[in-house]
Amino acid sequence: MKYIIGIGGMTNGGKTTLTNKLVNAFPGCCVVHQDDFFKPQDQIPVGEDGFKQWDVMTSLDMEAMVNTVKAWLENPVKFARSHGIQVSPELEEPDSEEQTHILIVEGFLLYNYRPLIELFSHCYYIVVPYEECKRRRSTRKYTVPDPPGLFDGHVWPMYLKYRREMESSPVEVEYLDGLKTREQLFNQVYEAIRNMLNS
Ligand SMILES: Nc1ncnc2c1ncn2[C@@H]1O[C@H](COP(=O)(O)OP(=O)(O)O)[C@@H](O)[C@H]1O
Ligand SMILES: NC(=O)c1ccc[n+]([C@@H]2O[C@H](COP(=O)(O)O)[C@@H](O)[C@H]2O)c1
Repeated sequence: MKYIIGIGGMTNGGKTTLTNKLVNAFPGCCVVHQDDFFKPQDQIPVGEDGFKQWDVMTSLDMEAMVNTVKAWLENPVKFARSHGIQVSPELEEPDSEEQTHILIVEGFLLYNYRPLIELFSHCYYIVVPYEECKRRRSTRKYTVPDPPGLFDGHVWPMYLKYRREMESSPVEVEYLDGLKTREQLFNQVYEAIRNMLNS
């Protein structure tokens, strides 16, 4: 069986932190980070809000991202090997179709792109309150540093827009409280995935 778990949610909710812990906990588990699919800076236009539009769907090459997820679905063992992930001998067996394979897909805009949504076995969405999100974001170093005012002028309004859009679509997400400790979040999701694998 193949399982694709989405770890979505707002910027600085703790997606990458949780994802790294989960990847370490499930041997052979693969990961796709949405951040790897940002288009080059010169292809990101400036919007009416006066900021480069990093937080909109078109800033990402979603087609390439979906193709990467489909490459994993096609052959998880080959995908793992080509990404330097150690594969246990049982997973290499010719009948590895009967084995359990897990892919974690992590990112801030996972649930607004239909071709990706339909691939998920389970969708998580981490949230923290505005003040905490802004505080964490202010200490974060991105490859392109945030210009002054970006959070309130672009990041937060786009977060609200896409969250509303997601909530009025048929996608079913399970919310995670990003104010919980790293360990609490890990334990909660780890146990839930274990239960899913055993059901
Ligand atoms: N559960 C948590 N409690 C407090 N701080 C956290 C927690 N998870 C992550 N962080 C911190 O918040 C910041 C953003 O975390 P990160 O995992 O990179 O978020 P995201 O991938 O959602 O943008 C980092 O400084 C990280 O150490
Ligand atoms: N990785 C990059 O190239 C890049 C560039 C500019 C902004 N960002 C920011 O990354 C954020 C999404 O990533 P996180 O969910 O990890 O915070 C977006 O809010 C976006 O503003 C990323």
